[in-house]
Amino acid sequence: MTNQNVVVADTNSGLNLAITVHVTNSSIFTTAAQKPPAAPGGYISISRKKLLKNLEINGGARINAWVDSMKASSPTHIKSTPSVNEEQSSWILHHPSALEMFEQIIDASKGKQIVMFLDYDGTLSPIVDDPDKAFMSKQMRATVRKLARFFPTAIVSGRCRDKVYNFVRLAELYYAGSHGMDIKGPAKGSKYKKGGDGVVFQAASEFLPMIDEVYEELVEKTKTTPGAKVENNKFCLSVHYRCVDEKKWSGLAQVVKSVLKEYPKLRLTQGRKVLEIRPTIKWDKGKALEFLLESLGFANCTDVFPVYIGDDRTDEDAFKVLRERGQGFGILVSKIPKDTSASYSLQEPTQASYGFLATSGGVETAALSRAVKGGVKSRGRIETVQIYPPLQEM
Ligand SMILES: O=P(O)(O)OC[C@H]1O[C@H](O[C@H]2O[C@H](CO)[C@@H](O)[C@H](O)[C@H]2O)[C@H](O)[C@@H](O)[C@@H]1O
Repeated sequence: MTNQNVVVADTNSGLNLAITVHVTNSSIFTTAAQKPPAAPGGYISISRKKLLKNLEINGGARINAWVDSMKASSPTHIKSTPSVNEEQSSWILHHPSALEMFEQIIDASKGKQIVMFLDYDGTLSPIVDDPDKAFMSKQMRATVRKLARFFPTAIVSGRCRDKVYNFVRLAELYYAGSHGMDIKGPAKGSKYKKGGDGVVFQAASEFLPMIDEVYEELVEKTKTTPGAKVENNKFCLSVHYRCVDEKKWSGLAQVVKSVLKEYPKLRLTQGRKVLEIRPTIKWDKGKALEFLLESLGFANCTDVFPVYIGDDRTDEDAFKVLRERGQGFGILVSKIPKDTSASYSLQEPTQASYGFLATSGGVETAALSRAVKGGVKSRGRIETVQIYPPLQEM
């Protein structure tokens, strides 16, 4: 197999699409990512004609690049072929299941303060068609509540903070909404709460009027695209195309692009069947993670062990920060191979729930054994580990 890297950059929108072209004797695959991939993953089989069309660097190809990038976030386009399966196995070797590696993970965190960072959509709740109905299960809420008893825990979401809070409804957590641009500490009931009213941080307040203006404009201009939905996430916007006929994706991308042309201070990123519009400021989920660690007093701490679980491209910024710090690790929730800086993987949100139970179960056992032995005082630092049996419903 030969590989060729091609980067299609859209300077107007800020969307950089790196395509790795993998040519085998029988087929061509491309890997689409926002930066050149470090490891194989996310293979999409496309026709030779279409591939060549995409590689033409002209105005038309820009929109094609957008649309292919939109398709890349859609698992329905992943074909199961022998080479794809081969790549999947290779990907799993690089990003083993967090459940299977549980003992090793717990070993690595021994004696360290675990801090949990959890993405919401696709991590705590399953992906559904209607973004307003992305409810988390009672069981998931119970496990997150339990987890937060042992570790400082933060929800880091692309959604508006109030909205994600209304889904999670746990006052003892930290919440970082709008991709980390809107952070608030626990309202009550957390021993990890810092200061009087807790931490409050908003990185992009001056963009509020602009975001509202663009929201109105996008709502108006996407009215003619059946299924399109614009969501106001306070400091950023989401244009959903999950329910839009694929033939209309290109038109929708054009509309978003034409609106954004007038707003050079806004940039476009992509999530799972969603175009996300946000300020060009250097702030993302990775920065939010660093900010929260600092707020919790772990800025220069060597015995902190942050764990970030997420499913989306925007979570990659946090995975990268963890890699750069050489602390803790990232877990990508995904059924398909994706380019990622996460160390481990989980297939779906229910597995994350099991992982949490196992983690807090391990700590609970440790706390109990310490109480019996009169050992170490601090909770949340794992000494002994007990893996809970798998949940019945899994
Ligand atoms: O950072 P996250 O918490 O993962 O938020 C990212 C986006 O999540 C939501 O959209 C996604 O979930 C929806 C409900 O399952 C689904 O319909 C949509 O296709 C997904 O992209 C949220 O609605 C967006 O505003 C967030 O940007």
